[in-house]
Amino acid sequence: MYINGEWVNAKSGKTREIVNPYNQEVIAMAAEGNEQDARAAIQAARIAFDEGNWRTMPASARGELVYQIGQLIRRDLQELAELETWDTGKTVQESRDDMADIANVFLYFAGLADKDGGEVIQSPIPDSESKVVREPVGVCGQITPWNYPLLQAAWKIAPALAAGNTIVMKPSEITPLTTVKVFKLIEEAGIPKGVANLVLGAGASAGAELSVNRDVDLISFTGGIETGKTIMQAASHNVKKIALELGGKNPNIVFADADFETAVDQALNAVFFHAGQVCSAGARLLVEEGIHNEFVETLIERTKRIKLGNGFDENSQSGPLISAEHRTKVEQYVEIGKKEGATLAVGGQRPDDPELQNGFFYLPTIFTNCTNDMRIVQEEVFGPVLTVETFQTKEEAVKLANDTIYGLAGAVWTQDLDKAEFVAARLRLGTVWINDFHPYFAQAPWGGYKQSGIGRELGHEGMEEYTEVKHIYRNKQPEPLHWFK
Ligand SMILES: NC(=O)c1ccc[n+]([C@@H]2O[C@H](COP(=O)([O-])OP(=O)(O)OC[C@H]3O[C@@H](n4cnc5c(N)ncnc54)[C@H](O)[C@@H]3O)[C@@H](O)[C@H]2O)c1
Ligand SMILES: C[N+](C)(C)CC=O
Repeated sequence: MYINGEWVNAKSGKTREIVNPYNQEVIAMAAEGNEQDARAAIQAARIAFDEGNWRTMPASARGELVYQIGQLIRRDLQELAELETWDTGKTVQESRDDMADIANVFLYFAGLADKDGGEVIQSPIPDSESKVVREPVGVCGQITPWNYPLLQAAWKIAPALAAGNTIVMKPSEITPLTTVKVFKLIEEAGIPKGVANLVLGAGASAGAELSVNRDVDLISFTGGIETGKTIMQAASHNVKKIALELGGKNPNIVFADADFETAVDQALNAVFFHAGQVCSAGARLLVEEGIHNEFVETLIERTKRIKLGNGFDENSQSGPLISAEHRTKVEQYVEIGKKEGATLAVGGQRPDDPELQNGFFYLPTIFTNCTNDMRIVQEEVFGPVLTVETFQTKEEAVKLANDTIYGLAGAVWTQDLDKAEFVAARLRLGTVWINDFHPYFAQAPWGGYKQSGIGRELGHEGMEEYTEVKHIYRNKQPEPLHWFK
């Protein structure tokens, strides 16, 4: 762990085995921090914020340091990508793409650091002057999940630092490797001690301390909806600011006039990329009735050809699930789907390939004949499981798509742009893709409607999350009021 500019073990001396999900081999030992370690990190961040010069230094100088972190990530891109693949099982090409995105996120927020110089507003009071400025919030607790370990961390670290905050980051206890490495780069970049702190350990101890501790001013969390609710409650102790990036059950709407080959190809990618362990996975396919049979038949044929394997094998198209526990959860959902009466069209079991027996693999799975009242349609499986429903009109497509507690992302496929705009305007989602699925980039905000979250990451909105707004009013000719004579 990296606390107050020092690399330290857990105060308890405990460690945790980090396991490669491809073959269950132990690839590293990580410090296993708890509440005590989190408190030490919070104290360091508090002192650095209150007494250090990070928040008061010229914003351009802060931006330069954040820029330097991005450059160091580019320098060490291959090493970081390999670490991410060891830790998550995702293909190394995915990891390389993630690392390139991550470097861009640092460069983007570095560039924003000195762009908001505040705003002079027209005061209605004579002989006065009014301006509105943005200031850093203070000490920020940041908690991230295992599916995109460094990417989700970057979305929090870069804007928080660029805006002048101090941070305590806690990555998922099962995938800490790339975050540890980036804190080495943060040290190398010359970020002052106490400004960026890293605490490792379980959510219920180290993570819970960040959300409950009164010295933390803001908690930013990416993860599951139930954990999000717990954090929201804990944050109420000192009315912390909260930012929540939670799950999704994302609709992928295909109209009959869509380009067939592209829509099939991208429907596969939408749901099975990274074994479906993507918050914005297109796990609910809504197909216009007229093309349903042909679309689903083609999808099933293509699904059977997906090559599972070692993320380091360039022929692998998808890696394993993250853990035995998570695979059991996926298997339970498949059983639920069968009991609910959905038709299991392909997959629905572990692969029988002998080479994959030590990993947490699960075959890409498709359920047809689904209806919106099924749990398999409503709940986030977070694995390679697709449900298929049909619709007849654009109004029905919108109604089905919106009929969920989630509101993260989704797509519409059609060559009729009026129809696409009609649907996009009515989907209650933080991101709508037209004739595409999955793009996200530093310049555009990311976040969810409804129970998919609160607040936004990325874009200038992602920077604003880490600021307080202050109105400064100056009376240029102060004089007595004589109200109280
Ligand atoms: N909206 C997004 O952008 C986005 C991105 C990635 C993942 N996710 C979501 O993340 C989930 C999968 O990730 P996960 O299984 O790691 O989620 P999770 O909620 O189990 O854990 C996420 C993080 O929270 C910590 N945590 C657990 N209990 C805690 C507690 N009581 N207090 C504080 N911290 C606690 C964990 O240690 C981990 O670091 C999915 O639901 C997925 O949709 C959302
Ligand atoms: C936000 N995203 C899509 C990068 C990862 C979600 O799990």
